[in-house]
Amino acid sequence: MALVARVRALLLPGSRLRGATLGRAANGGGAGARRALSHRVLVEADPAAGVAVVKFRNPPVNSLSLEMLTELGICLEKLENDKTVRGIVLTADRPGIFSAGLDLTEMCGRNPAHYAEFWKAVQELWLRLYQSNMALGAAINGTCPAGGCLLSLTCDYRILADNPKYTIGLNETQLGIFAPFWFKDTMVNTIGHRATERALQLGLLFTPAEALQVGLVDQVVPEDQVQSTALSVMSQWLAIPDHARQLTKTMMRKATVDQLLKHREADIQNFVSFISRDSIQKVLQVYLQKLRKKNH
Ligand SMILES: CCCCCCCC/C=C\C/C=C/C(=O)SCCNC(=O)CCNC(=O)[C@H](O)C(C)(C)COP(=O)(O)OP(=O)(O)OC[C@H]1O[C@@H](n2cnc3c(N)ncnc32)[C@H](O)[C@@H]1OP(=O)(O)O
Repeated sequence: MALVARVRALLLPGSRLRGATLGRAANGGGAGARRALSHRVLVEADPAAGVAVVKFRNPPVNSLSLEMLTELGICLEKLENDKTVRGIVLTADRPGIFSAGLDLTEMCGRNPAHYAEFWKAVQELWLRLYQSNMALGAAINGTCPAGGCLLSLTCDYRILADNPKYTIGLNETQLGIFAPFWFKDTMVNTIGHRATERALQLGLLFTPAEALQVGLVDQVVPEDQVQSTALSVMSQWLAIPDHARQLTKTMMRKATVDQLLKHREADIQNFVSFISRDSIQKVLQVYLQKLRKKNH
């Protein structure tokens, strides 16, 4: 069975976001708040506020593995079909690491069919998030490199915790790879062409103060206020009539989305042939070994 079908089958019986399987939130939720779990994603929905908080819990670093991408996609699909939810806040279940980005083990030592399946899942999650009709906020409560940064850039606004360890950026070139065109476009749409060119070529990871200055995040707040600020900003976005906000969002993002839709298959093939190169495999293996050595 394909991975998406397997995860769907796993999630459907026990983790519906509506109905009896959702209990009241243990804490922090308003009256009627509901909680749903999948393996790697926790959803806390507050129907009265029209908001769901989607929490990543894929230890140790919330990397975007194929399973994580798939579960997150399915959770988002369910929320999009839930009429009580108009806005979603993305955050990490435990502070420290928002997401370490794409899971490097999915891009190392595998076969071309696996690389293609993985990249398709990355594309699908980006398309789902970037075109979402929901208002999306990122409550960035941890470090946020590469694919983690991309996730946050798909949102309508970003709130970052004021901790100098929590850097954010598309640092791919530092690994010896590079951000594909639609990562680049997503960043250009947020901080502009020149700032993106500098950030991407140098593979910059911005501190909170730098990220705020360049416009990569909208607000930097004390660590214990990240989620509450994201929720309070969400209420501003939800004060706008949905149809007007959604039409505007579509208008702003359509050209970028269309570029990927038009070149989707070629983008997969390009990724597979790039990542399969011996030289790139070597570079990724060295990077992974360096990360692992730290701990042994
Ligand atoms: C023609 C062209 C076509 C297109 C071509 C496109 C090519 C480009 C393709 C893809 C773009 C890539 C996007 C990405 O997202 S790549 C990932 C980038 N991420 C990073 O650089 C972050 C790496 N991680 C870290 O810096 C740190 O782990 C940390 C700061 C996030 C957390 O630090 P710490 O708490 O100290 O944890 P550890 O470093 O000790 O890590 C724990 C454990 O986790 C493993 N790990 C970390 N990050 C990843 C990861 N991204 N994927 C997989 N595994 C990861 C790490 O190795 C440790 O493992 P252990 O020792 O075995 O426990």
